[in-house]
Amino acid sequence: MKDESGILFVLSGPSGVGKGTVRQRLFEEQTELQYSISMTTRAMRPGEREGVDYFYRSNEEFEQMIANNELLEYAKYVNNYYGTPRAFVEETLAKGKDVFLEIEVQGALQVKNNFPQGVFIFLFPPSLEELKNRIVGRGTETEELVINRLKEARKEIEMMHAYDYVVVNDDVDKAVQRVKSIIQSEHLKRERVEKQYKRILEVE
Ligand SMILES: Nc1nc2c(ncn2[C@@H]2O[C@H](COP(=O)(O)OP(=O)(O)O)[C@@H](O)[C@H]2O)c(=O)[nH]1
Ligand SMILES: Nc1ncnc2c1ncn2[C@@H]1O[C@H](COP(=O)(O)OP(=O)(O)O)[C@@H](O)[C@H]1O
Repeated sequence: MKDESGILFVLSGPSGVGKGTVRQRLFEEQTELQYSISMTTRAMRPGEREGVDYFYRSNEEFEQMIANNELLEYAKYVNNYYGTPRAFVEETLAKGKDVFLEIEVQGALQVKNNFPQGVFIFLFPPSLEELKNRIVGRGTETEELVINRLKEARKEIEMMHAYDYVVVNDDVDKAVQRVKSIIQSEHLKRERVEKQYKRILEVE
């Protein structure tokens, strides 16, 4: 049987490792990937746009979507909800196009449970010291929050064994290249499997 559906790629990893940065750089280049825009209850930041960066919703609207099973996964992160709209992912994959999610670790594990055929990529910091520097450097957290984030990051790093690939984000360009190689090799793998099926069918 030929599998004509697209491939679901999930990029995840601890807070501050550079998920957003790597994803943005990846999508600056020409790519066949379809980025899944998330829902969130967090406030829109200056420069962000509805339906481009996120779909911004109230708590009530978000909880209604959870109740209606409209989200493929969701998580509460720093007191805000974040979630992936299910319909876009399912419809895009069914059209044979690849979908790319950039989400935190709790959500990625939910996707893995519901969608084990996805390709799970864990972005890894060069060191915990560098992770701390990036969280502090971003300047969005108080000192107490930085300590909490680092504690959380240690736990999240233990989850990397559930992933198919681990990519070190030492240099952004290199990390993007690594992610692109993974995408390419997953396509080649798919083609090889299809060829094998074809051969088996011809023999029969
Ligand atoms: N589970 C889940 N996490 C998401 C989703 N969208 C974004 N995130 C994650 O939520 C976290 C916070 O994102 P954001 O508020 O944009 O702040 P950032 O820390 O500047 O990236 C990041 O780790 C994102 O990867 C989603 O749909 N589901
Ligand atoms: N390879 C890298 N080298 C140095 N700094 C980086 C790298 N990748 C990301 N950063 C910086 O680290 C901080 C956290 O990155 P961000 O993309 O917001 O992380 P995440 O989305 O995983 O929380 C940002 O200030 C970003 O500019």
